[in-house]
Amino acid sequence: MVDTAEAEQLLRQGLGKRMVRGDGINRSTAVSGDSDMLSGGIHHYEQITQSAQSQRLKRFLTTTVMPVFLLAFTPNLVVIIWYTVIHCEGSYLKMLSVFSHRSILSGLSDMWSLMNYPSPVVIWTLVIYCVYALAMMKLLPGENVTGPVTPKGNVPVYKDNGFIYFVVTICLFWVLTICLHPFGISPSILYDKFDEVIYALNAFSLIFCAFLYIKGLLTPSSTDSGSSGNIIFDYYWGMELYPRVLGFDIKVFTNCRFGMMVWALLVCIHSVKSFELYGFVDSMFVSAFLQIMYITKFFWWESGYMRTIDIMLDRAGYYICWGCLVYVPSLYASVTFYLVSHPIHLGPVVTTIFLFLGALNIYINYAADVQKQEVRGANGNCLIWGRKPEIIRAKYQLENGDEKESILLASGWWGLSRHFHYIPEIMLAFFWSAPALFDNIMPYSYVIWLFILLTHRSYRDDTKCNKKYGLFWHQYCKKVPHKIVPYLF
Ligand SMILES: NC(=O)C1=CN([C@@H]2O[C@H](COP(=O)(O)OP(=O)(O)OC[C@H]3O[C@@H](n4cnc5c(N)ncnc54)[C@H](OP(=O)(O)O)[C@@H]3O)[C@@H](O)[C@H]2O)C=CC1
Ligand SMILES: CC(C)CCC[C@@H](C)[C@H]1CC[C@H]2C3=CC=C4C[C@@H](O)CC[C@]4(C)[C@H]3CC[C@]12C
Repeated sequence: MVDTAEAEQLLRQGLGKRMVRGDGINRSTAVSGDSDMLSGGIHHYEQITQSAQSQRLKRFLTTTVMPVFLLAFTPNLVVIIWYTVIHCEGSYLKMLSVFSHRSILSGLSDMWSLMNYPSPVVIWTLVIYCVYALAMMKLLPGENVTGPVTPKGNVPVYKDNGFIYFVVTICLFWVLTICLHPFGISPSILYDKFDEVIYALNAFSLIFCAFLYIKGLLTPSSTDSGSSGNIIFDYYWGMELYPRVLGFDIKVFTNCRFGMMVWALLVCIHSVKSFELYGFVDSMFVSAFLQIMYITKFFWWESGYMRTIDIMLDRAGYYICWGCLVYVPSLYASVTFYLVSHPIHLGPVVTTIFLFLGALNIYINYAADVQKQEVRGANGNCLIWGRKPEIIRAKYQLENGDEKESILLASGWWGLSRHFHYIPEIMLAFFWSAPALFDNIMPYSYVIWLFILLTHRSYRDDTKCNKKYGLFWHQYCKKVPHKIVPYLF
């Protein structure tokens, strides 16, 4: 076990106090600012004013400019993805030619004009799926599990029935597909009408996020809620951490039962479409198999997901809800969407290599997620890679002042770097995209997105843990100095 004496000594000296209270970065800037002022000097005063100004600017950028940009851009982004695959043979270069000699707005409006309004079959399919998913959340058996204590001291409770839901839904999908085949009914209609699906999901999600905003304002489900005072930011980021409507946990529905499950179903739908067009295609098989394996892993580990920053930190607003309802089905399933119109034959050797390397990376990513959970579950009394784990017993305070303790693992996967598991996460996505070979960048959109998201997330998580654990986090960072890539970053 890593000795915590150093951290406790610093805590006694008073240095740690502000860290544990959770305002490490801002407060320490202010404190050093105070002493600089005492030493006099207009120069220092100007520096402080400048720093306050730059803080205000940064705040304005992150709470207004960025949300406005994402709110305006991302609903178009999913249309761009669809348009590139369906109308530009999967080539971003061809797609970009739409914007030559005209404004961005008129280029985008051309793309939107090619989208059909949702037909009754698409609307009914989505409605029936949502009703089914909500009913299954209640009906399927599962133990009640608790999420982490929230900053306000609440302990959310979930019904852990994600895995059984996933298995039942996938089986139902294939049974229905086979049974309806003789009647000429195929789920591949949703591939043909994906423009309508995106349209419907975009429209529904934008209204749903407005509903969540009003609900958070008027009847929040718990004390973990509140307004930032900026309506744009509140809509984008959300008002509540754990909103519930009629007893349904909104984030479980949007992130898991919709986003992740619809991703899996779309991969199956793309496989059916590809089979209808060309029979068995090995590139589609590799990509679909690895994605389904990854999503199976996700549902197996769903209760662990309830302890990640999506759930602990991100409120239920546009970012998470629109993201899971629209962005995940559009971007995350985009590789198999692309492969439907690009049947590539890899041959048995490449197929085997991709399958093996993809599965290996899924395993490593899963092993790292589980390792952290196991050490905490066993209170440090377990073996990590055959040895006693190196742990830091990190104390932290809730907003109400209650003191808690948690374990930071500093060996095993978590001793290589602070987010080593992001490397296999990116690699596994690469191996399910690589079957599309290298003619176009489009099938690598998800890998590129993941690279950006996870790099940003490693900073976000560091900030979050620094605020939460203060010196204990510093101690961990000293022992494990790199964010993602050992010895490099
Ligand atoms: N495909 C995708 O779009 C994405 C996939 N992912 C995947 O989701 C999974 C979860 O990732 P993510 O949400 O980023 O969360 P992490 O698995 O990185 O967990 C972060 C949290 O774990 C705790 N923690 C951090 N370091 C340690 C440690 N050394 N020992 C014990 N606990 C620690 C902290 O929470 P606490 O407050 O509990 O201490 C921290 O906030 C990963 O497999 C990741 O690859 C993630 C993002 C996007
Ligand atoms: C507004 C948009 C541009 C951004 C939306 C982002 C979200 C859709 C995604 C942000 C984090 C993502 C996820 C985190 C962790 C996950 C666990 C992993 O095992 C499966 C995927 C996922 C649930 C993933 C899903 C999309 C995000 C919520």
